[in-house]
Amino acid sequence: MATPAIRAVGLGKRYGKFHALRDLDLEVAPGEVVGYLGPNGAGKTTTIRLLLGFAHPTSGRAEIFGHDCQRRKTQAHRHLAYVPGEANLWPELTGAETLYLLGRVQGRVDAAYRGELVERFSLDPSKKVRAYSKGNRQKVLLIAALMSRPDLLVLDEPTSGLDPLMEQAFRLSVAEARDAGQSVFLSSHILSEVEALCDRVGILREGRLVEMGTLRQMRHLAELAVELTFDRPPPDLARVPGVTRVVVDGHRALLGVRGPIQPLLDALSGTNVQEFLSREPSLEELFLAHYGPDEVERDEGSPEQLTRQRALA
Ligand SMILES: Nc1ncnc2c1ncn2[C@@H]1O[C@H](COP(=O)(O)OP(=O)(O)OP(=O)(O)O)[C@@H](O)[C@H]1O
Repeated sequence: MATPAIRAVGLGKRYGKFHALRDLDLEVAPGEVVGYLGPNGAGKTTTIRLLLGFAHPTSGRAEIFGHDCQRRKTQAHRHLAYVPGEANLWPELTGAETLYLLGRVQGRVDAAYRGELVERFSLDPSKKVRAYSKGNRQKVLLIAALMSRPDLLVLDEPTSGLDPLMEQAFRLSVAEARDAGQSVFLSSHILSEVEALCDRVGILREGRLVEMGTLRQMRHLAELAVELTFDRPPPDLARVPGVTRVVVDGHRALLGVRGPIQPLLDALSGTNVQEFLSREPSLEELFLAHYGPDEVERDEGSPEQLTRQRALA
């Protein structure tokens, strides 16, 4: 088996008595894009700081492409590029000078790709960093990381300052990295971004990884939304196994269904269903299944995944 891009075994970090991260087991394969989700304070940045060797674990260990993140930090760093959520750059340098300098630090630059990225992210490299907005500073760091074409991109909420157009540029760049066989570890608050980009998703809660898997594997955690339209007032479906809630609105019934849908289909046979709409839970709904709505930053861009199935009867 190929050496994992990231491997954490029982990784933990305590600050005094406070557990910022507990017992994390995690593997990211070469070429895999993994999303890392959690509300503020869940331990995402702590995990990334441990992976980068910027903090010492109080338990367990982590490796980047087989190199221990603490003892073989230099070797580990040869494989990765990191983008923090906050871009602290040299204010007196221009964007171009900054990219040059960061390229020297990384030790490798795909110059043609750098030019393409500068265009794609609409960055004016002649301006001084101090004149850049937060979003533009963030772009400089993203371009610097991407242009080095690392084996592993570690991105800590990298799109926090970007507008929707630049978010598209970012998604394209991550897809390109994946197609080139690079791994991506992406911590994010933006659920639609993670949903669109990631092969697997980890959900962190109070320092513990509470879910890890593909979205398909995680869909079972939240209920299916079903909307039925009848040619008369709906029958009573509240007692059908798996149905968690029913709201009736005229000839329509809105249902939540958990587990197999067959009992509902059985209950509907013989009724005159005009329309049957079902929607798989989005990542946002999965996330809400783990947290209260107050803990989740709203993500208006979350795509609706409606499947329309015409009259069953
Ligand atoms: N140096 C430190 N000393 C004490 N506590 C810390 C330290 N660094 C982080 N913590 C605590 O550890 C917890 C996890 O923090 P972390 O920054 O990893 O969260 P996060 O998931 O990245 O949150 P955010 O989305 O807000 O960036 C928080 O409660 C934080 O206050």
